[in-house]
Amino acid sequence: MAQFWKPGTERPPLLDDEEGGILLYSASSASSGYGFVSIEKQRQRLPVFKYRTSILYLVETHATTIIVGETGSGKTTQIPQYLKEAGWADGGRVIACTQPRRLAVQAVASRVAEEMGVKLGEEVGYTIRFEDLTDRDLTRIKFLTDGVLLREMMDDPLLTKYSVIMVDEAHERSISTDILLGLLKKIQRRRPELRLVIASATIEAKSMAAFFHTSKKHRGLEGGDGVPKTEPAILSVEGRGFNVQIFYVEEPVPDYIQAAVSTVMSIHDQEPMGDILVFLTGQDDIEAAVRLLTEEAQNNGKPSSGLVVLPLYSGLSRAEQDLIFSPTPRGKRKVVISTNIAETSLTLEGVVYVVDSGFSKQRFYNPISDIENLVVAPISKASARQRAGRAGRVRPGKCYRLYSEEHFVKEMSAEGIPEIQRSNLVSCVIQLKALGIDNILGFDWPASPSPEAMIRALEVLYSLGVLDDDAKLTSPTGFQVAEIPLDPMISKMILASNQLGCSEEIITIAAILSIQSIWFSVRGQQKELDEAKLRFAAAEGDHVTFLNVYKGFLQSGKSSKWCHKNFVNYHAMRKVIEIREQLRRIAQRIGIVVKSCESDMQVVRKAVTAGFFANACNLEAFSHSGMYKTVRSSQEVYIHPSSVLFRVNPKWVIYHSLVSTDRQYMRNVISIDPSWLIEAAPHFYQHQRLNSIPH
Ligand SMILES: Nc1ncnc2c1ncn2[C@@H]1O[C@H](COP(=O)(O)OP(=O)(O)OP(=O)(O)O)[C@@H](O)[C@H]1O
Repeated sequence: MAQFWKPGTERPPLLDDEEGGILLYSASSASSGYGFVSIEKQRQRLPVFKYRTSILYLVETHATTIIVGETGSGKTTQIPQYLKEAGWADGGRVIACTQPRRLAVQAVASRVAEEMGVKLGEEVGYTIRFEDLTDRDLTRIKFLTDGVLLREMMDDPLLTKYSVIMVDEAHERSISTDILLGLLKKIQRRRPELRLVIASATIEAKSMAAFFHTSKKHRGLEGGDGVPKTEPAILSVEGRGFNVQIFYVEEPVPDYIQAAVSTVMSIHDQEPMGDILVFLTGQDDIEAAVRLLTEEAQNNGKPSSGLVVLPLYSGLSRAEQDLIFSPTPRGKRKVVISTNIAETSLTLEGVVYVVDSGFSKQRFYNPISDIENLVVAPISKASARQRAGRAGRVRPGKCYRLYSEEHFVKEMSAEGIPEIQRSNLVSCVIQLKALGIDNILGFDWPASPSPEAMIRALEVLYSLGVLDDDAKLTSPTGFQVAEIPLDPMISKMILASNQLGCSEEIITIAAILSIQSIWFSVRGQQKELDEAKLRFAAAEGDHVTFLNVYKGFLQSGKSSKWCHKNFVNYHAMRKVIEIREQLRRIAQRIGIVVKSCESDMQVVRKAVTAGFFANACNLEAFSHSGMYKTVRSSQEVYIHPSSVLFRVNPKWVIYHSLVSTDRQYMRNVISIDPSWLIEAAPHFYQHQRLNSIPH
């Protein structure tokens, strides 16, 4: 029977395993303790080491090997090395290992390079979007995001340089992982010598095996003369890293940010040294927790200098993200407050304690209303285990779950819904088209997306001028849009800015739109933030306001003081500069002349319309509540209070995204002239409430 713990009130008692039994120590870890041991010894102690021979045998004899192993068992760091040691990278061949997240790619690659005693970027390298640290001649093990491997297929459809492709963290079921699995299955038919390793913490191995089990008509000379068996092999790696004790709250917590903060404080107060990793949902939560934590530490009379608090979310610049890997100063305790980007594959050496809010931001798309929302939703059991697994990687750890055990057992789903079944598929469809997959509806998916979502995506791409009447990529627009690794609507906006002479401005806007927010919102200081925004506010809307902020930031000499004074998030602005530079390089590569329109904001608004016309909304006549209807599907939407157009309510607007709370709110809104809609997308608007759009 589990015991319970209430965060922030009492010292948590020791607990049994989350499923009722005592947690397993791996055979090696239980006996070893965690003093200094050589890297070679550490490698041999990992649970996966006992399976080295079996893994190599299965990979040799089967086209596909599915490896299921608990978090921390050594799948990611060890299997590519075993394959290399067994000769799979001889003769110029390369072993690939994909990850869903960029941060994990870099971290794992540098760990493997360290274990092999080689320089990162030579024998072991990595590639993520906008960054390639590999050597064409030297790299034998390459870590990369699944999205990057998909892009590589555009140049080399059969991925001929790879001998083995390991798809890691397959249980996450990201869109790119699912597309990749579908395409790899196709490639295997043409390249029987290619080996796939699918690694996962919790995958339903049988359904994955069924997916890869090629039907008889496609089978070759199985098993004979070096031809691998087409039936996938499944191997279960028993054992995990070190013991992680799990604690649950007694009662549901009313405010998970506050609860996370008090839990951190009681760990700091009562537990031995060791870093803390906290999982919250997004930039706002995280920044709020960082602030509260600093305040709490001071209120309690404990110097906040005892804690080194670091935020971690995708909107931070590389340099800021990298801080989480820096060693904790002597006598201090590091607290990393993160989104789920730290959930898989990462090893933060000092982390002993994990605090799990039980929530993450997830995308949900409704193909009927054609609305995609990013909502805070409960995580799955699989995610909860991954989060707990971030403790106990180099020594025993503890995980504090800010939800009850009953919630974990009864309410949380075993696995999340695959991303492909809850996302807008515009980017996915364009990728498949660029790879020459014409029959998108007939594509062999590990989990099928809804036909409605597919059809919606085809419609949008057609109206963007990316697909022609035969649903093939248009030339040059379709090919250019496919070349830019961004949402096709943003890519189209960038292409349009070239013709309109405002690419300098649009690239800045695209960079800002790709991060969550450039504002620094402080609980209880909304009024001050609103006043600060007014200093930059543009009558045209948020996009033009962003340009004003960016200009101000540059004029200040990129000063953090300036940001502080103006409630602008300094971290976010540094990230904007970084993304902007990458976009500028891509734009130039595809022949865009980077040029400024100076103060002509009409062309900027036209370029936004060229990409986002499908998000046009019309203010309901006589609406005093500021209600808009989307032109596409007559959905009721409102301008978000964070927009500079809140309460201004221009007649026609375009939004960048929707958030759903009590209502559907439009975030990042710009006013437009409706005649631009017909100019930008005549096909799209031909049948849509044409009468309401003045010509
Ligand atoms: N940077 C690092 N520093 C110290 N130890 C590390 C590092 N990276 C990995 N390890 C050790 O190797 C172990 C296995 O890590 P690996 O990423 O290979 O596991 P995994 O089975 O792929 O788990 P997950 O799916 O959680 O990533 C870790 O638990 C840790 O003990």
